[in-house]
Amino acid sequence: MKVVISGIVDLSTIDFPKKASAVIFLHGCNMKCPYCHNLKHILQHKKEMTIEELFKDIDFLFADAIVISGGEPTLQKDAVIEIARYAKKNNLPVKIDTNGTHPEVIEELVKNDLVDYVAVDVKCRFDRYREFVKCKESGEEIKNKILNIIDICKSHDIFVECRTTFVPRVMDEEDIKEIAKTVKNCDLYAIQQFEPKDAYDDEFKKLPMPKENELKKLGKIAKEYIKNVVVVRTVNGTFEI
Ligand SMILES: C[S@@+](CC[C@H](N)C(=O)[O-])C[C@H]1O[C@@H](n2cnc3c(N)ncnc32)[C@H](O)[C@@H]1O
Ligand code: SF4
Repeated sequence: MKVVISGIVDLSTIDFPKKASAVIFLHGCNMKCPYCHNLKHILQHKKEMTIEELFKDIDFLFADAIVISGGEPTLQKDAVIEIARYAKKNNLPVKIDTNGTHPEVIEELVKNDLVDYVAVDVKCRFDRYREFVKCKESGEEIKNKILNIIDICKSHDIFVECRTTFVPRVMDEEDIKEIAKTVKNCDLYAIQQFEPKDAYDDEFKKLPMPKENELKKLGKIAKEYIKNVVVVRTVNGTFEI
């Protein structure tokens, strides 16, 4: 079994909450989020290897968990499942980051006990989705896929986070309200601070980073709808609302 990757980070303290993790960035994506700080790198770097070679390449001196990210990892279904299986055999907890377009991959991971933490991005209000991230699905289809992922995780007691990277001037509190109403049953909803420096679309590099207070205000709006925890993630840390 081969996997196509764009990179590995041996140690991250921010990608898997409360764990030191190694992050694997799988190559390729089916969206073009204009704010994405990974996409340019992902599209430019491509390395094919076996799962054994991949794990040999990771330095596990400090990490005790795995994050499968990208790019969009669910585009490489068999490879994702094999990575998760390999990690689990080695007693490493597994988190997957996804844009929500492939609930069947999440279902396979969840049903086979191969994942501990699922993080699903909800990019913007649903009527703007296709135009904003250039995906093939309609906003309604994306919404149903995300709801499906939440249901699958909840019914198997797997932690499911939904999250939105908030881009000022492009999004507003109506986006957050609609998203929060939709994903109200997730275990945690995170509003993430947009970092403009490496945005895929050059126009987005000119946008400001949202202020911590602005994000906390949005967090309070989200909290009116979300049943569980709401956090705001900034360069200064994570704040529970
Ligand atoms: C690069 S994506 C990869 C996983 C998956 N494709 C997705 O969209 O969730 C991982 C996380 O990085 C976030 N992200 C991307 N660009 C960002 C930026 N410029 N500033 C802050 N977070 C960003 C995404 O919103 C997502 O939560
Ligand atoms: S944020 Fe995720 S879905 Fe969007 S372009 Fe980047 S890797 Fe793809």
